[in-house]
Amino acid sequence: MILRNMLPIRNNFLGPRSAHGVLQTTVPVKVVEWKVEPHPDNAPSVFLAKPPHPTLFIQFSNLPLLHGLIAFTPFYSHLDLHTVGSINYYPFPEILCLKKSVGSLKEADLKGKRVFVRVDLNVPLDDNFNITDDNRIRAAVPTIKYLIDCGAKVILASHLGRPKGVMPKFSLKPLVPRLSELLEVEVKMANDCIGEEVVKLVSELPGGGVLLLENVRFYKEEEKNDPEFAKKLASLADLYVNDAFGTAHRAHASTEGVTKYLKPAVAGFLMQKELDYLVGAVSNPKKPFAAIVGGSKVSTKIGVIESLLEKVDLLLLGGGMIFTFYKAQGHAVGSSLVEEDKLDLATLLMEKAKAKGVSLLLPSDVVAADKFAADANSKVVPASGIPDGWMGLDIGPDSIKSFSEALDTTKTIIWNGPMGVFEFDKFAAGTEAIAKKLAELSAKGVTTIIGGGDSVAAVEKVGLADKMSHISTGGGASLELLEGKQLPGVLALDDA
Ligand SMILES: Nc1ncnc2c1ncn2[C@@H]1O[C@H](COP(=O)(O)OP(=O)(O)O)[C@@H](O)[C@H]1O
Ligand SMILES: O=C(OP(=O)(O)O)[C@H](O)COP(=O)(O)O
Repeated sequence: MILRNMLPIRNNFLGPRSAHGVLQTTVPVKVVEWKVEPHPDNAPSVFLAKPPHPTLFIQFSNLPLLHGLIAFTPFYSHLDLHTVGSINYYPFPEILCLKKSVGSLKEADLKGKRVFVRVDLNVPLDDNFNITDDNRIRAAVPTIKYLIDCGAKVILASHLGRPKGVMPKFSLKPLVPRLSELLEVEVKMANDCIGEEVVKLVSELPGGGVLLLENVRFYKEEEKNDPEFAKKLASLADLYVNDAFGTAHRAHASTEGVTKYLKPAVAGFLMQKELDYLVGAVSNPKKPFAAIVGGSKVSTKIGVIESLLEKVDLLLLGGGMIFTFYKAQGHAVGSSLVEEDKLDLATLLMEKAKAKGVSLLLPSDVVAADKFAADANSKVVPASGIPDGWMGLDIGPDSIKSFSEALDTTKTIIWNGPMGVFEFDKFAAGTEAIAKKLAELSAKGVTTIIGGGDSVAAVEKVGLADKMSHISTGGGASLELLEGKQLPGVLALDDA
């Protein structure tokens, strides 16, 4: 029996932005035949399919109306027709998932080969260098284990934090014991990520051995995507795997530059898993669709808000993000975190939200502190009037209530960035309340996606991670995907 499903393509798959489009299935399928007829009133279409690739790829050209049928069959034999989900349209010019996967490399391709694996081991550490959330390390394990089992020599590269030059507190050394434990092999550590000593350590690596390089961001050339630095990294290995989804939105030497000098350059299993889930969930979300944005990376995330306003029905802002908005409205923000050069942008975003009919909710009250410390004195104050010398470190009880009520109306929620400095118990209530709310809504069938190192750590801390629909290892990366942006770390990989 041929497992086959006929999908009628209707007009409404295309939406208003149909100049170019891509159809993507929520699970891998193989196209067995396709027939698409342009509406007679419209310009001819261009369509391209790439069977037997898991993703159906049809490009539309200037074609707002389309009628036709696509026949497809599950790509993996263990999937039955029942698991073939809906087909989504999303207006990305290119498909992110059409990339070669590490799974396509077999033992014969990998045995004895030096594989440069970019992972995102940017995990939170406490003052004593204990890992406070190992989610990103655990997420990196399947790809590394696969390479070990295939007899490859595994060279792991990552960044940690945002060091300025060599700063011991950003060393990756404290991660070695946990990594070794999870991989069940003794992971060797290099003191550098390039240079003679590293070359020697790589040459001593046996098949199935693992070497962790020191923080690639100890070199400013990493973030500058310096070609000479990328060449030096690439010279350590024979092939490249990028499994660092959390850093895929950065065009850095170890995520993008190296792909010019190392072939094949393929996606790891985590990268694949994240893209498979997120592209499907955020490209065609169940509505109403809400985004919650907080945290401290204000300058990175404030830019994302503009694009989010095109996609979401509701936008909740918390964390360090909000004070730039309050200051822009002329309110007193005390010594709270503010990005002075983003004040105009904040004003523009509030106007844009209004014009688009998107509910942009800012907290009405905050928990203010007299210093940035766990033992600070604290009090709840209106968000629009923070006394001099005080700083807002969490959202207040009224805000928790109004945010919770607003979220009750939604069907899809993406959350990036904690509501407050949750690392200090006194300022963790807002983040914890939102985590609990999302867990409650997940149980009622709402799709809940949590992205970002610290956001995931916060959800893990309250023991609710397994209640969410998807825990993503990338905050900024998942937001950029949601914006419809291409991720440079993915784009640079070999096409399947
Ligand atoms: N009001 C605030 N002022 C300063 N820092 C904050 C505030 N609220 C949250 N933070 C901090 O933001 C950090 C996380 O931000 P970010 O890196 O943007 O999130 P993620 O890692 O989830 O993407 C946390 O360490 C938290 O303490
Ligand atoms: O923690 C990360 O991003 P995230 O906080 O947006 O999830 C990634 O490791 C990327 O780090 P970067 O934002 O310093 O480039």
